[in-house]
Amino acid sequence: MPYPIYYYVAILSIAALFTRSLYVRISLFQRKRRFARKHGCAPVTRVQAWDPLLGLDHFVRLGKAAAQRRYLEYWRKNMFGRYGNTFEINLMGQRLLFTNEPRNIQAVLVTQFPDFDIGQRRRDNSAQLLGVGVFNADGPTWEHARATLRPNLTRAQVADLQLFEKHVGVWMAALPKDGQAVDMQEWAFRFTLDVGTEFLLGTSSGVLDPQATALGRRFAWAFNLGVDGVAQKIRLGSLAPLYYNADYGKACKMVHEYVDPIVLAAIEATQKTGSEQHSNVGDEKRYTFLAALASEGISPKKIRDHVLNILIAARDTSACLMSAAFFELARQPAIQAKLRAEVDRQLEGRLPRYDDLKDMTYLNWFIKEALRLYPPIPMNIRVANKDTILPVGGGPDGSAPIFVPAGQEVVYQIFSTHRRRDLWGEDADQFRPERWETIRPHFQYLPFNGGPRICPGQQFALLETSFVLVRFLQEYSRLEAPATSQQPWTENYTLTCSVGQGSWVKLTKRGGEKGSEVSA
Ligand code: HEM
Repeated sequence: MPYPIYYYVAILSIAALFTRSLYVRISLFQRKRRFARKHGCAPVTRVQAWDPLLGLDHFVRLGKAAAQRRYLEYWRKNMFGRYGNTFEINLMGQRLLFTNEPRNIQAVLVTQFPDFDIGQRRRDNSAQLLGVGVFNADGPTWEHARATLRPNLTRAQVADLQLFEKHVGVWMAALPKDGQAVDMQEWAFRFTLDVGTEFLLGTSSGVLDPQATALGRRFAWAFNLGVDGVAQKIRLGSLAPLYYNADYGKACKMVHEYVDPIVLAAIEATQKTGSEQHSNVGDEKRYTFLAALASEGISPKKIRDHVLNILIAARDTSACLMSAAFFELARQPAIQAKLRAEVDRQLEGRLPRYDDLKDMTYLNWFIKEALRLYPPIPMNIRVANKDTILPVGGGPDGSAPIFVPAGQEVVYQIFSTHRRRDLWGEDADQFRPERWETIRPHFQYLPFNGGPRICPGQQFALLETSFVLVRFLQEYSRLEAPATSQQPWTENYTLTCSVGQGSWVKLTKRGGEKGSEVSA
């Protein structure tokens, strides 16, 4: 033998390993093909690129659209408009399945819920800020977190209108008195942080107040930066290690340092007073989420994770809805007049109660319409945890089922579902609350998601936004968009989507004077 024996053994072993790996791959491929055939699947449209390896051309065009604050519009018009309602695209080497098809979204969220996960992309890229909780976990961990939170978001807890009134008062009092236009979006973000922290922690960050403490301001800065970092890392996906912001780690730490002492104090207070779901807010005893968790014997770290997982889900989304509502309110005097008339008729000058807010039909249509055209979470992603199918999107006319292999990421984009003419009519792009008089949409309207992971804060968000709008309509006779900010809507899309140019509004106090003194 010209070579030593171990040489032949090594060659044979490598050949055996290679053959085995090839065999496994071929059988897997055949098994997947049989599965797809059994379910009548047909191929989905694949978006072509001049760079088939990374799809760089699409990545660059999307980057340009994002820089012009037209990312969502680009997907809607240039991608869904061109390639149909379901297609596959390669973005920087990541093969993503995009859909805006209600039947597919229903399958992902409801009928085939067990086949899909939130996945590693969200979990890993948010863990530094949020730990593990309802927003980023899957499987039993998610089920447990959701079960823990369920009793704490019931009507009794969310209908605390006094909490909203207290912060609306601070908001109005803090607005400039000289009649200059203000960006209500920026104020809405402060408002929802103050309300969110008070609801969850029993202590408000207090950033609506111009005299906010340095601690409150630092927390707001750190939380905003943390959320932005999470959003960017999630969007980068497998390229997330490339994300760099020198302040990100510091911001996460600051958020924890703000929440931890409050959590520890709540646990201590609970140990002293026994099982107590309320804490002192000013002179009153009021339900707080934190006190409720502390009374359940959960560890401080887990409580912090629960609180932050809810705060991230609750705060920006609600602010986005409010800012979209103010954006439209200020540009649509006729709609504003109708709303004000309804508010005055229903309340005759008194503060709104829970039932009033539920009973105001036009207000409810208005909010639904804002959520349709400007959904705070305009697109979302799930990962198949096993080989599965989606009901439509395959074949030349897109009507056949499609095969979704395990590990496939499915991006569902409700922004474009909510604006599809075939689903909403020729005026789908128009803001028209009256359309809600007759329509009862199903899976073509999903601002709060659907299925087992439906937003548990929906009632809270609707009440909070209704309350804010009613109070501003009561206190101000006119909300108008200044002439300098009449350009069409653009987006500010991070984890959530707000108004790109801000919601600039000139407020006229009832009684004629400009500015914003709150009446007693
Ligand atoms: C207009 C305001 C809001 C909108 C549009 C909204 C929308 C959504 C959507 C679309 C999801 C699903 C996310 C996903 O599965 O990937 C979600 C989840 C969630 N939302 Fe909301 N939300 C809003 C306000 C709130 C509020 C005020 C709270 C709490 C008080 C809240 C708590 C949550 C939680 C805890 C989850 C995670 C649920 C789970 O995965 O089981 N949300 N929300």
